[in-house]
Amino acid sequence: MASLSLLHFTTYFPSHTQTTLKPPSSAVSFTVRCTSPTSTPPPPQKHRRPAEENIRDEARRRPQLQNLSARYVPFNAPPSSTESYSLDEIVYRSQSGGLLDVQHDLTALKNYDGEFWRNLFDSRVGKTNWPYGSGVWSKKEWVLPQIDDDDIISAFEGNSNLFWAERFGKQYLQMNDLWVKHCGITHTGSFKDLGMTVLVSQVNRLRKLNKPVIGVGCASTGDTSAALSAYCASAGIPSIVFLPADKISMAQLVQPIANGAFVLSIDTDFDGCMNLIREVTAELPIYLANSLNSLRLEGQKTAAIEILQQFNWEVPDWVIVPGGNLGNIYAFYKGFDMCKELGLVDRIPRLVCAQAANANPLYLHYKSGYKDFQSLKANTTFASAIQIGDPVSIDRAVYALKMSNGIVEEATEEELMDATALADSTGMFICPHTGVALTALMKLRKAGVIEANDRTVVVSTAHGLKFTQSKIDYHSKNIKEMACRLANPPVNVKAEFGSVMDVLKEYLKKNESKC
Ligand SMILES: Cc1ncc(COP(=O)(O)O)c(C=O)c1O
Ligand SMILES: N[C@@H](CCOP(=O)(O)O)C(=O)O
Repeated sequence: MASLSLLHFTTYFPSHTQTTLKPPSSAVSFTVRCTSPTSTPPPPQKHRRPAEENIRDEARRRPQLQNLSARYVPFNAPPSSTESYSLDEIVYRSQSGGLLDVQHDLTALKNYDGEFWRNLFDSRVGKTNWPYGSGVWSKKEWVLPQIDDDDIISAFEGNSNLFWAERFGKQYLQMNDLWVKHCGITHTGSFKDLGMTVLVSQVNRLRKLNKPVIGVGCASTGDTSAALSAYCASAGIPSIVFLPADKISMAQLVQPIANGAFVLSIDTDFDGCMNLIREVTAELPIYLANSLNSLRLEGQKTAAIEILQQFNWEVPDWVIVPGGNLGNIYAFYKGFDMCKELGLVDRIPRLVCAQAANANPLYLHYKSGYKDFQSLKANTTFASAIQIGDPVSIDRAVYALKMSNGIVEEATEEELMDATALADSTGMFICPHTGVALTALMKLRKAGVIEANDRTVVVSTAHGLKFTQSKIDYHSKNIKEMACRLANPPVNVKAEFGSVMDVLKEYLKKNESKC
């Protein structure tokens, strides 16, 4: 059983915080020095790191929790299965061709109780300590416990805003406790950063171990490729991205180009690109960065832990996640489930996966009672990042939904664009995928499944600025067979006082009647 010393802990907690921790049952309990809000402020800290050191050097001197480990196992394997792989092996599939999962040594993690983990994670938020300034690596012991801090490639991703959607909730849904987890307000503008920091860090380690990894590759609808190319560029590792030609936004396309990736624009859809990258990574020393690789989900699951943390470890009733390749819905489940298993919370929220009706294989599968999954050819959707007909993580998604008493909903093009415009009109600036999730919320609210007082979190997966063309099309009423009923086009007016006054008076009169 791991033991902890006071010396060990003062390195984790700044001297001005007060936390009584309950360490492993065999260890002696202790109190870390602290200051209550009413006492005199602490003297300024005098032990700044030496000028010649940087935050990585500083981290090298910091002791770590010992004896924690993780490995790959077949996903949802029976307890009798003995198949497992070191995370230092290059393996994406189990012997039977199924998915893998990263399994943590829960017995070792359980040497520390829920209060210990809550306090440890809380103590790291909002600081610049390497690597804990990252929302992902502040949970390092639950992500990649064995990686050297020195091998980590991080942009201090995560710690994203959990936004109280006050006006949207009250005005349109009669809800008081509606929240939007803005995972897109991050380094490359989508939640993919959370997984990519983990994957690229592990690749960095593999290369130091002389494993045959010359580059890292992915198929992408635009966000995975943006994250991959940025983290690889930061590490000095070549990245290769397969993009479906003319199916991603300009903002997304320019990201890997600017970050120096080798960009292949391929005349197929995402599913076609995914098949190609799988074949290529089986032949060449290119490491696969899509979420088929379960390493990614270890980073993505930290968004779930972060939500609990932001609610002071109170569990929301519902979490709604837009789904495409379906890794993220499982990542959320896994994060919540680990928190329950390790005693940080006593239950998990119900999960909702939201799909575009034009790319809805999971929705159809759910409606069929999860009988015989059928992949399909995804149609064009404004939610272009989830235009996926053959999701690699279908088994993970079904598992997550079954274990969380979950629901699948869908949104038509008009519904998702209207929901996006409605949210934007309340001060947000969301991507169309978040519009899909909001549509699911609106439908479930209308059906009385989600109730007025339910604490509900909608996961916003990308920054709205990546999808401005769809907003321009909508607000210029430039979409075939769509009423664009919330369009708010600019008014062209002559550069003269009288004309400006005329349009303003008309505008104010209209708004007066709304007051
Ligand atoms: C913006 C955005 N939202 C949602 C998703 C769906 O996530 P997942 O593929 O993990 O289901 C993706 C990628 O697929 C995405 O890029
Ligand atoms: N939306 C994704 C699609 C690929 O998903 P992944 O999580 O398997 O990498 C993208 O942005 O490429």
